Amino acid sequence: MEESCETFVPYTLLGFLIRRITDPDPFSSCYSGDLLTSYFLRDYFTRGTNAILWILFFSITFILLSRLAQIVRLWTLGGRIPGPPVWPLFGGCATVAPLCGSDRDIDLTGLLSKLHDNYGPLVRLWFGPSQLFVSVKDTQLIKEILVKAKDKLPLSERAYNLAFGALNLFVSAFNDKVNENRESLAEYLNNKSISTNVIKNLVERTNSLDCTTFAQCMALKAIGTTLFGDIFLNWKNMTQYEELLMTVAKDGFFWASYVIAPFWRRDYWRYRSACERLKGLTLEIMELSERDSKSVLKASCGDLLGLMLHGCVTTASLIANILTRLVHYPNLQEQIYSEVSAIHKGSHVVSTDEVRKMQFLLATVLESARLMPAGPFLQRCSLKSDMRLENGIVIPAGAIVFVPLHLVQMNASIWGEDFLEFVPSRFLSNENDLDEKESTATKSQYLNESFKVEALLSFGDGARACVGQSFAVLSSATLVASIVCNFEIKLQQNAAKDSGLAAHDSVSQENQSPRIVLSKRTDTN
Ligand code: HEM
Repeated sequence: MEESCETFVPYTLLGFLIRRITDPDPFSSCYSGDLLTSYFLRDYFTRGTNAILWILFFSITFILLSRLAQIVRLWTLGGRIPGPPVWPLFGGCATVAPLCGSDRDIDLTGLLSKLHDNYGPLVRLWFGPSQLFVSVKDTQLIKEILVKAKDKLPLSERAYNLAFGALNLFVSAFNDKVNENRESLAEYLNNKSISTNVIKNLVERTNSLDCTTFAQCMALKAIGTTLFGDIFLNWKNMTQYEELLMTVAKDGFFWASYVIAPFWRRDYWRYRSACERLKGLTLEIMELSERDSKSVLKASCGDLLGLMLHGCVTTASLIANILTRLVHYPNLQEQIYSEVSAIHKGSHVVSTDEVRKMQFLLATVLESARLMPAGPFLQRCSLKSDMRLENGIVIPAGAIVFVPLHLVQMNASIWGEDFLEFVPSRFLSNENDLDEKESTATKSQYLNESFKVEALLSFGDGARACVGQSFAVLSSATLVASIVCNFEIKLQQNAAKDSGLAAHDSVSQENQSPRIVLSKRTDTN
């Protein structure tokens, strides 16, 4: 029987080569040498392409099926968490708001408040087929979740990475290395107090200032000297550094929210160039500080930048908030002044050790943090494993847990009917019920070294709680004590009139950044 010409075409490249070597022209009846080569190559190419396409087909099908399985699992487990009857595909605030009797433009905190009223302390909300949000309002549940959920939203890590490169802090997935870095930073910060040079620098000021800008400048100097040493205060590039840091703080999350970097946008490149200049300046100050002092934090440029950014933004917001209260409530300012003058004697510079004894001042700082947290939510997730809660509810891996701070920190059942008012003494409230000995014990329980108060979550809690909490509270209190000790903080003459605010309009007043005047006290020692 005659063999078909096609059977002469070897099946693999190896077969082809072997045949060409052993028998240069075995099928001359069918093909000339060149035709055979081209036929073989075409055939080889077709088979190769088919094989690759099959592999791709199976891989993509496998990926899609496992993603689908994950989504179905998320829907099934998520569906068991109490929440509005909305299909995951059609989730989002706009769909859910009308179900709660609210308008579509309600903000997220307002919507969550309605949802918690309707569905209890743990509520789920779909923001897309694979985006499950779980909001928690009950303090016991929050505590349990913040201990169990050790990962953070990948977007925060992306924002830090885009701006500063790889970091060991603020990363999304929690691991031993992150824990180690947190512990060494905590140890460093616990042995640090705000530099007296920052305070000396401060008491030389007397001009009229915008409260937010002033607070930002103080926070920058406080954190800068803590991380880089006192050389930071005389650094010629400090102002430029501050401007760049604030640009990155303002725009970082926006640019990180793009899945593909928007390289076609000019303002994106402007942002990247600001990040590069900021990194360059950080390397410069790291070098200067290493030459100047041995006791600076040993960390990567990215980690130092991350700490500067987070520390400055949050501490500035806390200080601005306290100053705004003091300027609007002269009685509060006088009360703090009395406490400061009773404990502090001598120079213009109040020390951190003295501040530790100023219970009312520390309570004022905590009360400010309660009413105006630096951000509206705490966010956590468990990236790999489900979280099984003690009440039997399972929060599936990948779901994002939100703690709406306004709802917890302004909750009448926790803080009392005056929860909206600024009452620092609520942190010292047990004092009157107890005898002298117990009173001291209770005070130290409330205002202990780490300033931990159960339902005060402005600094987070659990495995990823703020490492700088004690440092931030003590530094802010020391700065405020030094200002109050040396100056009377007043609203600039025309500022109240210009803003058109009534004296009792406390909510609007507190949301404004007033222009303040520091007028030197005549009765200071
Ligand atoms: C008023 C000032 C501050 C506020 C309100 C604040 C608040 C927070 C919050 C809410 C978190 C997340 C906690 C959580 O998810 O449970 C956090 C994390 C963190 N904070 Fe602060 N913070 C402040 C100042 C500082 C300072 C001064 C430093 C250090 C210089 C610092 C270092 C950190 C670090 C390293 C983390 C990340 C921990 C991690 O991801 O594992 N913070 N902070």
